[in-house]
Amino acid sequence: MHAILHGKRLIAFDLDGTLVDSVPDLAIAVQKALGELNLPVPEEVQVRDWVGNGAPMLVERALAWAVQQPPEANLQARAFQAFMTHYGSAPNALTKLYPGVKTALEELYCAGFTLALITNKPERFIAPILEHFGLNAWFSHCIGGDTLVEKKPSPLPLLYVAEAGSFSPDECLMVGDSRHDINAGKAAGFATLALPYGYNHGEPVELSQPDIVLSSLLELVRPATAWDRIGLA
Ligand SMILES: O=C(O)COP(=O)(O)O
Ligand SMILES: [Mg+2]
Repeated sequence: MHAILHGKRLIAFDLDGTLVDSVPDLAIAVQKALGELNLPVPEEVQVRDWVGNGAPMLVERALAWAVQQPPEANLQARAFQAFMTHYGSAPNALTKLYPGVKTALEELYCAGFTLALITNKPERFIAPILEHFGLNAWFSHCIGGDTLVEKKPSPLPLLYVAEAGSFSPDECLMVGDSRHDINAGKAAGFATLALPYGYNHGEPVELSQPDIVLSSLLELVRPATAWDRIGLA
């Protein structure tokens, strides 16, 4: 186990860009929603930079790009409804687990850590994705962007799961791919671990100064030995 886990008992994981590469399916739902409204349709690479603050903001950013101004409430409501329908009908068509995720979650769970999922994604999509990948049994709490009154970067969802498990913040670690995860973790008093392969609005997540950056979740349970580091393993 990695040294950052010393003294920790609760590990809270982000979902999109941390456990699953979900942008291909998010992009298709955005493209279908805007296409139905006869608006320009963005590329997947653009959608990638709009993910992170939940589905309403994803749709708002897509509309602002498509109509070149802040969208009217009526257009936002129609596009949001269409996005939710399309994404809900195929949340796992192209979505993939990142390498090492399953092994890491299983080993952490078996080692006695309490695992929580804290995503800004709407709550209704969490179970279909976790069940599809066989991850649902490992999480004691799953919090979506619309579960509580505030979402990340607010510390509220993190403090909620800590309190629910009777953990103090210094016993907790937040693991995520974006500045919203790291900022929420710091505000909650959690240690913070960033993964650099996800979605962070096109910026390196290192800019948020997480306590540690690992290239894969596998490094959390199988830290490189000294021999690996000097290339002799
Ligand atoms: O839905 C989003 O915008 C991001 O979701 P995440 O918090 O799991 O990265
Ligand atoms: Mg994320």
